[in-house]
Amino acid sequence: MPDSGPAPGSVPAIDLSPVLAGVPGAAAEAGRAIDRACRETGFLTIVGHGVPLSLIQETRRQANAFFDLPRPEKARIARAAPAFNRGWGAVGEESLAKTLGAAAPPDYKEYLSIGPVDTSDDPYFHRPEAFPHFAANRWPDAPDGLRPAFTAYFRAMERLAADLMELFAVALDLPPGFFADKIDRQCGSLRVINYPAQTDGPEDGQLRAGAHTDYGSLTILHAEDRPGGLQVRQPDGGWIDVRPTPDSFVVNIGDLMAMWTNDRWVSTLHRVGNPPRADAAASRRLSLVFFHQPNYDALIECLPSCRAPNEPPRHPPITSGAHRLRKLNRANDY
Ligand SMILES: O=C(O)CCC(=O)C(=O)O
Ligand SMILES: [Fe+2]
Repeated sequence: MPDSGPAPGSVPAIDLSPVLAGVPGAAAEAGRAIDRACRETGFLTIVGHGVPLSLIQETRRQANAFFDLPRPEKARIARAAPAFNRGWGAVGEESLAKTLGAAAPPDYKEYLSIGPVDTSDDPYFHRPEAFPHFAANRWPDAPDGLRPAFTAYFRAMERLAADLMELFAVALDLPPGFFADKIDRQCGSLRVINYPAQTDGPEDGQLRAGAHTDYGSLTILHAEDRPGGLQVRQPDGGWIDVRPTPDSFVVNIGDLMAMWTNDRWVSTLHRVGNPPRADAAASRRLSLVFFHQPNYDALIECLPSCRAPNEPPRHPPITSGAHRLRKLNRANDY
């Protein structure tokens, strides 16, 4: 685990293996590194996270096989309504830049989204406020192996996110387990995104994904190092390229974590740029993006350890579910 800060313009890497192995002092050290990264850019990469590479590879293989299907096959599980974040979304349906009020053409990407895989008959998952956070998943008929792979990957992400939230509690001087009852019915989603090769050039101003911040508590991304990749905004206004390795995840915090910490931590703008024209034909890129979202009824209000006694909170309290609906609706233009 690096002790010094990241080089300017880079994203720090944190090895979680000593924490997961219970090495004394490892959680405190990781907490310090996380606090530093979250104050500076809100982005870090993690290795030693305990998610088997074979599960990641299988999930990616199944996803690629789905996106290779003819369009009418994919359209059988098309997303039913804009804010209904389940199923397939075609290229050109969503504009992430609009979540921040920017006028922008739609993103050059297609995706398949699922939500929680372990719901039950408990009324919590079925009452009106639960919608669309616990809307039923829409699974494709093919490929056969997609559902088991996505289900296992979703569970692995929920576990890893809970480990990270526990480290967030350490980083923020909160009691152990502080976040546990706020995320025990987390309603995040797994969005698997295919950025097709850009054989037809993008429109003016069109990106693979427009500049945006993420909505929830944290995002865990397994990306590919391809032309036209993830870029993170720097305080000086420039953009740095994040070059992921196959064994690492990129982790970034979303708006709710910034609001919860009274802006001690930053939810930073990022985007997915277009490949250079010369590389466009071979630039297909697949991302597995897990958006962790606290329980829909968790109230996000300034954490006690993030505010001096007389300092007013900078954000009015809001539930996790209400904040997310607002962002989803903007991304889809209503
Ligand atoms: O594909 C990526 O690298 C990032 C995608 C992203 O930021 C998002 O979908 O929120
Ligand atoms: Fe994002």
